[in-house]
Amino acid sequence: MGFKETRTIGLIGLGDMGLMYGRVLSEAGWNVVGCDREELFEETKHKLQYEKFKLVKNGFEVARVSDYVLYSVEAENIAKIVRLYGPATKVGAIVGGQTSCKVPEIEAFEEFVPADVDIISLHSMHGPKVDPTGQPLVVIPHRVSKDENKKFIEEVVSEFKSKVVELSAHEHDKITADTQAVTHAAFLSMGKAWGKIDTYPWTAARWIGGIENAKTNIALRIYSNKWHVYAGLAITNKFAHHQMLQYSKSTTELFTLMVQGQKDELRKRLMSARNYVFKDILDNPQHELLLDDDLLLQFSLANMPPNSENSNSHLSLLAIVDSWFQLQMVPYNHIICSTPLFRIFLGVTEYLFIKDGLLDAAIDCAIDDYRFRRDDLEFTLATRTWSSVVRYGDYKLYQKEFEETQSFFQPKFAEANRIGNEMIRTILQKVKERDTK
Ligand SMILES: NC(=O)C1=CN([C@@H]2O[C@H](COP(=O)(O)OP(=O)(O)OC[C@H]3O[C@@H](n4cnc5c(N)ncnc54)[C@H](OP(=O)(O)O)[C@@H]3O)[C@@H](O)[C@H]2O)C=CC1
Ligand SMILES: O=C(O)C(=O)Cc1ccc(O)cc1
Repeated sequence: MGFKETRTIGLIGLGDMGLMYGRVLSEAGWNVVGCDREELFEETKHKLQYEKFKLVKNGFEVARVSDYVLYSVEAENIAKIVRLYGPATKVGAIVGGQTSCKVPEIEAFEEFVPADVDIISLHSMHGPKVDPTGQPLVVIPHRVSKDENKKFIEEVVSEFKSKVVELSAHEHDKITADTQAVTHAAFLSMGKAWGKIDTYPWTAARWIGGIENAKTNIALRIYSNKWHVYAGLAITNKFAHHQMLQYSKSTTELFTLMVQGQKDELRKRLMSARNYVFKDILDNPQHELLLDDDLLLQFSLANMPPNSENSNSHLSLLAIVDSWFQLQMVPYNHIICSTPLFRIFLGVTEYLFIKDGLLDAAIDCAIDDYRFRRDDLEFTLATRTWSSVVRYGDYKLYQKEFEETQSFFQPKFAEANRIGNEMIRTILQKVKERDTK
């Protein structure tokens, strides 16, 4: 008999990700048990009554019977929860986590789980509503005493049809700081800036256009989610602090050049960044751009037509390329371990920096068009806010800042998510077609 017939998978935490795992694995025929918070047992039982996996009261009951225990809980609480249930892990079993930052998660396992238990962590690089097929799924085989244990997890993971990437916890955290954390910082800052100027971007003519749609849809997607996912991912990842600080620094320095009217200096700085980050594309004129304005134009929340004359300083996109340059990081090297949001962010940025005339139009706009000054000022302040909150590790302040902006956008989430999902589906399909060419 194989692993499927003889082994049990245990899930601690049945929120968005735990539930997605529970569904996929139980549908595939695995024996799955899971729990959420014990105090909410009756409520959870009612909510999950039609699921194929077995619900038990708490992590002790999961740990006692499971051959692989996967913790899908808030990153902030991982150590506390592993400390509670970890010692109950079955002799010779395997533990892993789904939190977005791996060094602290692995440290918790090393500290609180018995030495006869192996540690193999996972990270699906996408949200719970994205089809896992073809998306990166990171496997971290940190402590493996038997080959058989690794084979068991490989079989479990194969059910998601994702692209498996094996990394160490350290490599994972470095890459996700470079990709996810800074991507979130950019969109969180856009949303905060729009909230502060009290304007929904799709109601103002200056923000109507394809690139603007991508910015708006992704920012709203992030704000419609749970704050703790973004807080945990950035605060627990020490590399992310540095990245977010650089993003804020780049934003501030570029904005300063804009308000001081130093066009030549601004252009020189951006061209150096462009030549470094997009070197391979610039050397290969055949390169097919992932995104273009026409594709993105269809995903609009606005009721008004786009204005072909429209430009924007695109400070958020200029600053990301400047950050990559300052940190000497080539984002394409991280594609193997990237999320859909990062790839879209990179696609939009690539479009702005490579498509003829667009970067120059953004620079002209940054220097001469005062309509964006207030937006850009608020954006600069917002990047500073997020980088400080993350650096000082203040979860409460993170939550307050996040929820303030979240409530501003609340009335638009249903529609924005519908359009955002469609946009992401279309773009992912396009990527698949390009990759199979
Ligand atoms: N959402 C996403 O897009 C992704 C998230 N992740 C990571 O996965 C992890 C889970 O995220 P997600 O599922 O979105 O978050 P959720 O908040 O939806 O799920 C976490 C669940 O764990 C429960 N929980 C908390 N304490 C315990 C406990 N002691 N015993 C059992 N259950 C407990 C929570 O209950 P309560 O709400 O009452 O606290 C909640 O239901 C996070 O670390 C996140 O960073 C990884 C990839 C993608
Ligand atoms: O794609 C993104 O960046 C998301 O926002 C979804 C997400 C959130 C947390 C993760 O650990 C992985 C994916």
